[in-house]
Amino acid sequence: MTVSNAPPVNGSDRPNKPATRLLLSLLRRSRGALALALVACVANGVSSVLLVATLNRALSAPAAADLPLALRFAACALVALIARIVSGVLFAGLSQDTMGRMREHVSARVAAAELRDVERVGAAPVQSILTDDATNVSMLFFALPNIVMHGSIVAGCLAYLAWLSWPVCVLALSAIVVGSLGYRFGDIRAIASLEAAGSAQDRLFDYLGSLFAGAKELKLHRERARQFVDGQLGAAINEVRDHRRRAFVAYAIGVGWIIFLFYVFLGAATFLPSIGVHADAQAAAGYVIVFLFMLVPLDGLLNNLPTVNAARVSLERIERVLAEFEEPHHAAALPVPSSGAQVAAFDTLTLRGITHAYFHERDERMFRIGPIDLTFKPGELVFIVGGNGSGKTTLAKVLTGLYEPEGGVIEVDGLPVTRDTRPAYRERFSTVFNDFHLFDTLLGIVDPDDTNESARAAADERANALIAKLALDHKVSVENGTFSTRALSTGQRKRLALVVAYLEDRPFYLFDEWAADQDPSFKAVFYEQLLPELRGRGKTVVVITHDDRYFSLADRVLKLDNGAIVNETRGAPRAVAGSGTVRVPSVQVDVIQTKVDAS
Ligand SMILES: Nc1ncnc2c1ncn2[C@@H]1O[C@H](COP(=O)(O)OP(=O)(O)OP(=O)(O)O)[C@@H](O)[C@H]1O
Repeated sequence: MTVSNAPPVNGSDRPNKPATRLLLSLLRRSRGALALALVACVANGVSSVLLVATLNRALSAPAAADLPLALRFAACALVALIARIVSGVLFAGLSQDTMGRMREHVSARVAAAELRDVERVGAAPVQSILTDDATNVSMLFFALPNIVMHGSIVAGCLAYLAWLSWPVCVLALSAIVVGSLGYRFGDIRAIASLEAAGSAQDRLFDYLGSLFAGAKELKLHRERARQFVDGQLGAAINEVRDHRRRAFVAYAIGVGWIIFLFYVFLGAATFLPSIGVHADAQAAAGYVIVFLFMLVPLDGLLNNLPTVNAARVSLERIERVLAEFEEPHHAAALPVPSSGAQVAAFDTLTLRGITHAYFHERDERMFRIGPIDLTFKPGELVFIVGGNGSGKTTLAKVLTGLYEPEGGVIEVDGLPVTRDTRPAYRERFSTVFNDFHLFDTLLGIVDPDDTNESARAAADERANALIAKLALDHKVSVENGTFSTRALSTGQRKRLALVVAYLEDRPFYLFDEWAADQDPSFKAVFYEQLLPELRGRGKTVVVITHDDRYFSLADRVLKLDNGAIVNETRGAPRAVAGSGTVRVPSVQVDVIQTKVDAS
């Protein structure tokens, strides 16, 4: 995360800890199941203690080992079995619910976030929390039954011990308290290591992304591949491994320390004259059995605490990543228009004194566009031209409402676009950006859940007609709103993106270097047929382009240099049947230095 294009969000504007609130609300909603699962855990613990007490009674007084005692033993075993299954099933459900809800929440938050936050944070930390951290939090529900169950067995054993001999119980408690202090020391180190592992994991996900995105570059250069796999990626893998190992070593030492103290206690109980076997051999044998029985649940209890701590660390990481995304404005929660709903047209769309800046942290430089003043009308074709890095795409993102302008205002028919109205404002645009994404289905145009067969068939028909028009029908078709394939060339996929934009049928079209990947003949179709056709349908069409041989077709050509409009060329009026006059460029535009880095 080296660049940012917005001031940090004021933390006080954000509600506290959304992931923790989500977890708590999930727990509240499932409180019946949770209570039952906890009761089942305690029942399991209690029945296990009764089991050992019954055994103890039967072994210490063989004469009393009659049928009632055997029945009691069988009943305890049955209760323990049922309780264990019930708690296991309920906690498994809660765990998977938590993971699913956590993932839904994070995904929804990212989908609703401002584009600038999405670009700034990047995919790696989000992928990391969606996978590893969400799993860690859900593991809480596997640890919880073990902790409650083993905890209740330990507590039951201590109570039984107290009943047998309270000095022995005090001794056992002292061992636990002293042991816990040592354990806590290791726990603090372990938590620090788990946090460090989390940060290292973000880097790991980043490199894992490069493993796929850079597959060609790695294949073509073995030394680069070696340095990447053994160096950067390998180092990130090792870093995560080392931090995790350190955490688990700290826990292993902590558990070992407590168990060791219990052996000390066992030695004391056995050999100290005042409380040990010398005092009362039969009683001592009783609490030695209880103690030995307690060791396994105590071990189980301690071994599950790291899972709780890992869940806590992960929950905090989820909170931190979520906090990077500004809380969606309440307007984002308004109902979205249904598939195919008509979007409000406009008469004038005006940018007044618009500015926007990126801050590059690494070299403390700013890139600014603006102040920009522009007006767009329906039925006009505007080209935006300029060298690489001159700010064309940034202007397009501000114009389409993807970036909130830092200065100035956008007005639609004289009404300013505000934070509340920006989501609706964005719905006026159909775009194909240079780094467009093509979904495999016609989302937003055909609802995959819509059962209306005829509406779906009509949408398929329209899509297939457009695909034929763009000369792609030998390669791809649409059935049930789904493309038959996306394994196409970049230029072909851009044509499919154009099909999607056509189907959206919105008042404002924006194409960012769409024609750059098209062959010369299709370039001509795009500039000479498709664009005039859109304009003829009353659409406002803005095209970012380097194709200077087609500049003469635009009504206006705006030249951008270093974030500012340095030249605007207007066309001369020309007659168009039935629609008054439009302009034909009459002035020779500047010679555009295409593909020259202006930054
Ligand atoms: N997401 C971003 N974060 C920070 N800075 C950015 C970001 N995107 C672009 N920039 C900066 O803004 C400047 C303008 O970029 P922009 O993509 O708007 O240029 P462009 O005119 O569309 O270039 P090209 O013709 O190469 O597509 C660049 O020089 C770059 O330094």
